[in-house]
Amino acid sequence: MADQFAQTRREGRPAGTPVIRWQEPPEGPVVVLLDQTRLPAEEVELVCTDAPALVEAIRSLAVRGAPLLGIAGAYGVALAAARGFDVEDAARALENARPTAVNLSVGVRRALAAYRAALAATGDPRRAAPAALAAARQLHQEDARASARMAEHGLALLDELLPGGSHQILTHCNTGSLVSGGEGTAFAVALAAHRAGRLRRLWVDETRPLLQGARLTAYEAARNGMAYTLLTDNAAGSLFAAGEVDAVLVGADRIAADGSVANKVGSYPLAVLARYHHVPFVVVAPVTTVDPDTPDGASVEIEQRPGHEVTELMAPQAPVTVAGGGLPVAPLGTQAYNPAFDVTPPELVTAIVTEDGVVSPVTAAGLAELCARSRASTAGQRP
Ligand SMILES: CSC[C@@H](O)[C@@H](O)C(=O)COP(=O)(O)O
Repeated sequence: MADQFAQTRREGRPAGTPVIRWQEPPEGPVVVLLDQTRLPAEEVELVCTDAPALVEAIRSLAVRGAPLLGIAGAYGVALAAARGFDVEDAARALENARPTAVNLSVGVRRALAAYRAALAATGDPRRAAPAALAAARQLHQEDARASARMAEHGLALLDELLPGGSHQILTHCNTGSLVSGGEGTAFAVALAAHRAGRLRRLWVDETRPLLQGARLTAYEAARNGMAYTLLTDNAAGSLFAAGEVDAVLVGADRIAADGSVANKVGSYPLAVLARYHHVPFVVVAPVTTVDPDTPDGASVEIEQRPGHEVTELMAPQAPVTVAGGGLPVAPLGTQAYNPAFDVTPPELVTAIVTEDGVVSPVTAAGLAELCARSRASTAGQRP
């Protein structure tokens, strides 16, 4: 399926270019996205001309991270509509591209609902297509605003939890501007702390096996002039033991109604370490990541990724090519356990920071109240 999308190479992508955008060249509308699988080595953009191309980009993690998956899903529906494809089919395929991040289905459903409503009103698919695009654009803008608000609330919370001075913050996976219309979720809070002179060091977990921390968070930290240090995931324990971690900040792919947090695999062990060492473990996510229809952590579907992501090192120029095209680091035929996410129970989460406020302690009632408040404040703001 990979050959269904054209790739455009761009040297020195200018700062500020959105990681995902809609373009309308004479050949027809396209969704252009930064290929995150190639970072930090090169900045290559993918030009998607149909929804299957976006589905493939989502599966391959060219586009990834919960908020961005929602935005990509919405643009995918808009693309199918604008190009006259079967919008319902496209929406189904996009929604099922990855199972864990609830934002993907939120984004797809927002654009689809707008399209359906316009179709019902006009009876004409061509005239309904702009409604899907408007919904995608609105979601994109809302995410940028949410990101700024999360950074504000998160920084205020850090001030409460860690009064005075500057601090060492540990983060996992990638949660910055690469996953957002704005500056991200957990990373946006760390960035706000950096700008306020409150960040002594960002500890960046490499995030095995696909190295979102090493490849992407380190890239973002360097670009923002932050003091950061990369560590292997299994070095985190000794770092806590040495008293070198003041707080942990992570994002989320789905927050169940009881406050259980599904996030990049390796988050749960950090929460256990944080509790043992009396360090706050803070989750930063937009309200759209809270899924009232998922009652608890056990109900979250955890994506299982192919074993070759563990048995091989990802290296595009690797001399030995095997199943995944990487450098083998295990005997051929080795079975691998490769869940993309794990679940942290609410009792290990110090606080959940959203654009509409902070829930702490994390309880089902507290989350439900925040979601209700959030719904009330956005009611009437959307077309
Ligand atoms: C704001 S991003 C929050 C999560 O989506 C992020 O921490 C994460 O786990 C991303 O996983 P990925 O598999 O790279 O899509």
